[in-house]
Amino acid sequence: MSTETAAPPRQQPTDGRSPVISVRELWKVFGPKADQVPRSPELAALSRRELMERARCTAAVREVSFDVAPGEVFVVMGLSGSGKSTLVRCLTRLVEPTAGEVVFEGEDILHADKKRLRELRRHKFSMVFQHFGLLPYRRVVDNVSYGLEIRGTGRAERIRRAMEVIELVGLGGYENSYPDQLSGGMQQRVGLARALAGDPDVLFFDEPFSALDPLIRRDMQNEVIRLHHEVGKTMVFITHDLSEALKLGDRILIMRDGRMVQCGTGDELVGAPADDYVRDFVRDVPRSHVLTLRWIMRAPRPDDVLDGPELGPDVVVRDATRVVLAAEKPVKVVADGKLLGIVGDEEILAIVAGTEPAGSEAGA
Ligand SMILES: Nc1ncnc2c1ncn2[C@@H]1O[C@H](COP(=O)(O)OP(=O)(O)OP(=O)(O)O)[C@@H](O)[C@H]1O
Repeated sequence: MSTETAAPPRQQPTDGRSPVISVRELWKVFGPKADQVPRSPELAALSRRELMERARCTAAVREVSFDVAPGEVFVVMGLSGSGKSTLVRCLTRLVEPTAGEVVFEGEDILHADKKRLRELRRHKFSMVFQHFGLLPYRRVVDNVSYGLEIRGTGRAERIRRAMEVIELVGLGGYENSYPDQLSGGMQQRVGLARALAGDPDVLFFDEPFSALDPLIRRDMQNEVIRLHHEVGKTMVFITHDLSEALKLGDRILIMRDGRMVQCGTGDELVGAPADDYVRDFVRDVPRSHVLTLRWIMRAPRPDDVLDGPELGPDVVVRDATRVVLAAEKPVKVVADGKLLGIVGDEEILAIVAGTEPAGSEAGA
């Protein structure tokens, strides 16, 4: 089976639950004739350069639609200038969208008035930025409790809550330090604690770890994964780093020139890239680390012996390798008691050794 053919259907990301954020045909155009662009099929069809020449406008976000499921880590990825920050800022109206719809927990937030927006930003959303934005003359505990102070939470309660999240992000003992006494990674932990303190429904991360050196960056990525397991918050995470996106994201939206090129799980992007742009992005990803058995299984042949070990379709190839190679018989890929396909040494080795059939990507 070619690994670039569609894998068997899986459940929808929202799984029947209402999305936390629902975005429909969202546009953000900068420039004097911004409003006209989404309404005019002619202007809307122009390339970035033509649009600048003809209308002095930049369409930073063009007709983007997606849903974010409760508890999902949703990553927005793309090269510099592709529109990631603008898109994510539109979700909280830090940037005012030009056209389209943003529904947050069932509420159309593009029609929210200033008071309601303030409430949403104080109680429902939190942001973590690349430059931590800490207040230099406040101790860690006062930085972390700042949002609660703005909300009017009493001192004793906000200190209690701040101490709780300071412990949660591993900064216990540093509550009385000032930001400049901490390393970059620790300052970003303060940023994380501050974002968590108000118990928001959604955390937005705008390239939070780009300024950190690689080892600290890896620690912080693991920290986000750990926190996500512990607190289960919905997270929207911007990055231009594919390995970060694959590590953190339940789903990844890839942007190019303001448009959504593809939105899917890591294995969908690697197994079935929508176009050459995505294919280029994922070219160097070790496929055995990302693809799951559903991508490499084949239909049983009449001569296959079907009493080998069983594995689920979402087991990553790398994790299945030992079992498949050690088994005398093909491994059955089974979900809900149903045989979906089988995987033998041949399928595993094709991915691990990079000798997949023509039409698939270069191997791991
Ligand atoms: N306030 C603004 N006025 C005019 N153009 C803007 C404005 N903000 C962003 N743009 C343009 O919109 C496009 C998308 O920018 P955006 O910052 O959203 O991209 P990005 O993918 O987040 O890039 P980066 O990774 O470099 O931050 C760019 O061409 C940018 O120049």
